[in-house]
Amino acid sequence: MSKQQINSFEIVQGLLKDSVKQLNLKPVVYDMFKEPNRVMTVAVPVEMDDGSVKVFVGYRSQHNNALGPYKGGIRFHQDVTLDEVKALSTWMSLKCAVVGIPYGGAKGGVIVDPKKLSPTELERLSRGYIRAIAPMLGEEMDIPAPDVNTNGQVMAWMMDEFAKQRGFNEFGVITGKPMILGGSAGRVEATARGCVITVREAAKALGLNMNGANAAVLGFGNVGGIAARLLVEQGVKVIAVNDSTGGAYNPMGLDIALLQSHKNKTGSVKGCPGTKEISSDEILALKCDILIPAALENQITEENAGTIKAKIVAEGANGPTTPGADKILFQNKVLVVPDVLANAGGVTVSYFEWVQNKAGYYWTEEEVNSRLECRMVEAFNCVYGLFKKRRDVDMRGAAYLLAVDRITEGMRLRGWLGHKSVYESRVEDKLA
Ligand SMILES: NC(=O)C1=CN([C@@H]2O[C@H](COP(=O)(O)OP(=O)(O)OC[C@H]3O[C@@H](n4cnc5c(N)ncnc54)[C@H](OP(=O)(O)O)[C@@H]3O)[C@@H](O)[C@H]2O)C=CC1
Ligand SMILES: O=C(O)CCC(=O)C(=O)O
Repeated sequence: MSKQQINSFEIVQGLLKDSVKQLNLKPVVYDMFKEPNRVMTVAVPVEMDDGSVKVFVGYRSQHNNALGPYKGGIRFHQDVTLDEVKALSTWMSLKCAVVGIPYGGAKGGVIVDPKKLSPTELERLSRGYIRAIAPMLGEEMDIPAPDVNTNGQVMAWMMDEFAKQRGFNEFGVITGKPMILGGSAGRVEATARGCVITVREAAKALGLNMNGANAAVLGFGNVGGIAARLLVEQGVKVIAVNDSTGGAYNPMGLDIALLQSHKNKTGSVKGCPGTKEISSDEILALKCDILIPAALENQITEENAGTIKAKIVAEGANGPTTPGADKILFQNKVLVVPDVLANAGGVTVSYFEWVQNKAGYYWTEEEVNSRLECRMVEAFNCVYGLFKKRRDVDMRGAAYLLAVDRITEGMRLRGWLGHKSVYESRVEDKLA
């Protein structure tokens, strides 16, 4: 099956079905999880610089809000589909529950290759999309943030457009903003920082010394590029990275600052001085201790999982591993830190940003990072503890059990699941 044919939404539905069964929950619980609560499709007309008008299709999927307002990023990419956005919103519900922050899950996406837009066209698209989905948004309703190909500048335009609609500033409606507009210290690095914290905890659990370990990273954007830098700061030798145009390899260790400046200049990590070209499949098969997939979905499949030699795979990306690949990695004793845990640092600091916006009081970067550290370590220990305790699930299965258990308890207490009991006992009670 080609990567394009793999349907991430069907994958997450299958995993949820398994979790509901393993928890002995009534089928109505799966019925609540399997489809998002609400999905909006929008057509966004954008005047291009040459005076023509192009209509872009976008989505916002709100999966579940039992535990708090919907929360999740906005992706601009040519391969966005409705099912992809629905899957990403489902993962957001699970992720927020795994790290114990009071949010539900949402995600947005627009079918566009933003590299083909001028800055003014990108601004008009960002504003048009947010106007189109504005009825769904609000700091107590649904709070977007950055994802693939969106950043602080895009969030600033969106926040401004929303303020124009409402007639006043509502900074907490969007996170990942530039700091001068109510953004949080540490948000830009947060996803990568959280991911590297989980790598460090996983290494501790396996008795692997980070200092001197080798790593490879797929994707060199917000998550991958910063994760590579933070790994090096921990004494890890990053030997290979790639982006959508190709890869760069140096068995002696890459100079991440040089790679970043080469990418800023040329748009690619490929061809950076002191590196050899390498394909994505070759990176996966490298002899290394740590692998961080930090690009798009379905990078690790049944076809290539068997070639992976890393001891730890920490999913910076959402949905990089298919269920077939998961089985192979489990058999080969690779410790997979699943996306809903490994990349939860981003939404965690988004939550801190929202809290700071509501309080109108801003924390230092040290405060943000130390709170992030606590949350990530606690969540890792919780998932790893459950994984070790139960013998029937891998780390992803353990994270899903924990998240499904927490969201189900929220839905039950709110009365969404009726008055009959939906379960025998809670996972969390058994963990205590
Ligand atoms: N930003 C965040 O806070 C969070 C992001 N994530 C997830 O992390 C992943 C990466 O997001 P983020 O870093 O923000 O996005 P960015 O847009 O900043 O970076 C994405 C990177 O992936 C690269 N890429 C795209 N396609 C491929 C490919 N086929 N092979 C190799 N590399 C590829 C891009 O290449 P190029 O540079 O050439 O375009 C880019 O370097 C996504 O799965 C996202 O959902 C998860 C949690 C939070
Ligand atoms: O920061 C956020 O609110 C969400 C980030 C995101 O989209 C994700 O975690 O996948």
